[in-house]
Amino acid sequence: MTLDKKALRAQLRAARDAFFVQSRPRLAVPDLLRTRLAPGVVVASYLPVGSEADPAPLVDAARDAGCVLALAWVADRATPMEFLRWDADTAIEAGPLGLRQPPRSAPAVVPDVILTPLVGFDSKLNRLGQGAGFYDRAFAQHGGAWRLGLAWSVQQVPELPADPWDVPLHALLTEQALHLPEQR
Ligand SMILES: Nc1nc2c(c(=O)[nH]1)N(C=O)[C@@H](CNc1ccc(C(=O)N[C@@H](CCC(=O)O)C(=O)O)cc1)CN2
Ligand SMILES: Nc1ncnc2c1ncn2[C@@H]1O[C@H](COP(=O)(O)OP(=O)(O)OP(=O)(O)O)[C@@H](O)[C@H]1O
Repeated sequence: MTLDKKALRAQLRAARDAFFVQSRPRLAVPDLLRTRLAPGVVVASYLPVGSEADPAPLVDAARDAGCVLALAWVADRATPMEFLRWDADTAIEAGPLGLRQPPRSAPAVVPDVILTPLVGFDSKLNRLGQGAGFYDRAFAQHGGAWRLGLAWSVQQVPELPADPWDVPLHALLTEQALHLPEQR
């Protein structure tokens, strides 16, 4: 199972890199997200690394709607991730694992919407992440949040091996479509 996931990650990262370089894809803001954006709604995002889907258009829409913005913040592999407030004057710094994040002093917030990075997804909106379990744990902690995955279309696979702790996404956005979970 672990080996399967590891090999799949390598394959999907390579496909994502190639697609990103060739196509320069971009996400558009879906109506289903727009209906959730309102003053005071807390939208948690991430700063993309390499060829990851860039949430910037969605973040801009959230800011324009008066939402409170937050960014994922990681101390190390063992410590649960937090979402820290991200204002116009928040100085972004280099963090562990090649991440860019707010300073630790930024206040922690409880997200209403979690814009979620990922390595792979399937039609049931199971998600394959980077393997550290940060988002799985955050989803368990913030069960009330709306989980929107962001990816490029080449990151879709027929079926992901689901572990007991995996929490599926509510919706997934690519440069092509907004996916909702397929019933079964
Ligand atoms: N942009 C972004 N931010 C994010 C995530 C993400 O997937 N993307 N995360 C999602 O969970 C959390 C960070 N999780 C991570 C988990 C593992 C590794 C990791 O294993 N990195 C490799 C090095 C990768 C490289 O150099 O390109 C390593 O340390 O071996 C990185 C981030 C929070 N912030
Ligand atoms: N709710 C949870 N509480 C504690 N540990 C968890 C929880 N969910 C997942 N984990 C741990 O996280 C580890 C990584 O899980 P997995 O390989 O599914 O990560 P991932 O979804 O690919 O990564 P990420 O969420 O960081 O992007 C597992 O060893 C698992 O035990």
